[in-house]
Amino acid sequence: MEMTLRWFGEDFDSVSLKNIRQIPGVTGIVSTLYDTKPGEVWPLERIRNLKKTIEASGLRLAGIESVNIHDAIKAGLPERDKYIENYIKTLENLGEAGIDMICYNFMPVFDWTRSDLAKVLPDGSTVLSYDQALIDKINPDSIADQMNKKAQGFELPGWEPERMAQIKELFAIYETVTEEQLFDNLVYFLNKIMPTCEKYGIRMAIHPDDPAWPVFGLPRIINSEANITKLLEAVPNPLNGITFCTGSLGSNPENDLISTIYAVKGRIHFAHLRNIKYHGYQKFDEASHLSSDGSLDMVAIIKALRDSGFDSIIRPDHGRQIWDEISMPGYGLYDRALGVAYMNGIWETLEKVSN
Ligand SMILES: O=C(O)[C@@H](O)[C@@H](O)[C@H](O)[C@H](O)CO
Ligand SMILES: [Fe+2]
Repeated sequence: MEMTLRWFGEDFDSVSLKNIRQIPGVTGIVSTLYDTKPGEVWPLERIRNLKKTIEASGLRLAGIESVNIHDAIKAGLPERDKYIENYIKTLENLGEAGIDMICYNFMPVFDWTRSDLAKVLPDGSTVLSYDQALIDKINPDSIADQMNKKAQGFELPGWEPERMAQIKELFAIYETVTEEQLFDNLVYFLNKIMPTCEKYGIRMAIHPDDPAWPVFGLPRIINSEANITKLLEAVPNPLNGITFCTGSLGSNPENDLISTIYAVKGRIHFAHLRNIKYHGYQKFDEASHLSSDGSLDMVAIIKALRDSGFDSIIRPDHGRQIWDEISMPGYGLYDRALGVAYMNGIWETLEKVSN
């Protein structure tokens, strides 16, 4: 297991690599070229520079989160082959730079969605939260504005303003796309990129839909154990794997996280661990990582990962905002560092008691 932290790059993140290096047990960074747009080819030189910057701080670039997928690929538009070609070029450049794990998602239009980016808890900390009843009141055209307004001046991952400016057009291209077609488009994409992944040993780790149900009527396909195993079987190459995100998959209490860990054994290339607290149907807050603060049993989850032979990259997922820190919502230093310490403690304990 390698403990990592997500970092958005010097120009975008409030947290420094120096600070990250001081968290006990963190050796890796998952990062991205944050200013690239879906569909663009990532220049090799820029990837190498990112790697150099991270290595200069004594950490390693353990993987990329995310190389985002152009909507033409997701919607299966005629121009998708051009964008798949570009994606392959990016993979080649990442492979040349020695990167072997890539997180991505296949959610139409929106990446993760929340109804509140700073819900105040009784202890004064703030968390990201989701309430379907509130989302239902929002016009999809204005959700991006609302999210970005509450982002404390940071650009939110997956909510690029330029892309969101075209929200109506984006919705229009998915009007006729069914879940079956979206799934076929994903399989088509994966089959095209697998030879390049083979060449460089790149593990693709699809991130579950967040939340794990359709939002604004858009199709969603990576939201349950059945759908995830269906994908892994459709493209059986072991390099086709998943990001096991407890907060996303676990947003639906019907998803049995422990069962899924065993069902996809060997195919979890990246783990996002965070706790969430259910407040009712399709309503939850992101809690601190501690089991007793939320609804998920973090010890059971980490034990299942260990027992099923998981040996890849972990990161704490979104944290609360505490101690007056100003950061991109969910991505402050303090609460994620607490999450790391807690998860490392669980991992060490499991290791020692099992010997
Ligand atoms: O972990 C999450 O829920 C988010 O941070 C996503 O933005 C995630 O990084 C992407 O969906 C992965 O492509
Ligand atoms: Fe995640």
